[in-house]
Amino acid sequence: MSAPLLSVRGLDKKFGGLAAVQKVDMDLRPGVLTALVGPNGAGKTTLFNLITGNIEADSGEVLLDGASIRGRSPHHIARMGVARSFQDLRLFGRMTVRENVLAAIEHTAWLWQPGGRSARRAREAAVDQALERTGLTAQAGARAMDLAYAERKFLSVARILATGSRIWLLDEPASGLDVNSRARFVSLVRQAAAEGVTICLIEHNLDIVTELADRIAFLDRGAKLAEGEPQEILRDPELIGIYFGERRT
Ligand SMILES: Nc1ncnc2c1ncn2[C@@H]1O[C@H](COP(=O)(O)OP(=O)(O)OP(=O)(O)O)[C@@H](O)[C@H]1O
Repeated sequence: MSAPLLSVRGLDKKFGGLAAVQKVDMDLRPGVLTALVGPNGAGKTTLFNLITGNIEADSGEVLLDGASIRGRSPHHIARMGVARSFQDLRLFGRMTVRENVLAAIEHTAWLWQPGGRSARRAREAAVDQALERTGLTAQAGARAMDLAYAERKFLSVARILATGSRIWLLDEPASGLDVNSRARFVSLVRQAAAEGVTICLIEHNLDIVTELADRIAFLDRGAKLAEGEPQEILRDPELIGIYFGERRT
């Protein structure tokens, strides 16, 4: 098995008295697609927030290529190749589709950007490619707020694609997609994984998990209860019971 690209070790986060993430260990290995599965409130998004520096852990470590990134800013971690999407997408509604993608790869908010014309051309090419792969080329000039729901979801993926990041953390990227969009999404993610992107996906739809995931990490009430191959995890009656709300005491 190849060495992990990103590891979390003993991560803990409390909100007041609530243990949102408890002593979680997880490894993301190159090219492996891991699904984070668990009931509502299990701590999945909080785990992403801890990895990406959006919130600070109470204790534990996040290692990228074996070196600690705990305490770094979200911006810094993104620059190190860890890209993420949010459930609420966080698009710039009044900007065009193209501008939204470009903004994801411009390192400053200035009109002037480092690298001169050749860097500008490379960014434009990355935007074109991301729009094409997400099926948004024809909408490049539309405002993000005018897009259909599925198109907005694909735009959030285009923003990640264009960055060329080697790790993608996707928070419910397929929720609410119609059947056709879902199939397009699955093939887009598969292609990225085949190209070597390391993906961790929070997903409630177990069909999508089965189609995409190489591994499943199962969280409940902040703790990782199990991790393994999808067929192993999804056949475990206790885990499935927890997932569908048959609470243990
Ligand atoms: N900023 C916060 N302040 C207080 N409590 C929070 C905060 N963020 C999350 N929580 C709580 O921490 C727990 C874990 O939340 P989290 O959003 O990580 O779960 P989740 O597994 O992503 O859930 P879902 O599947 O519903 O998105 C929940 O009980 C949630 O209410």
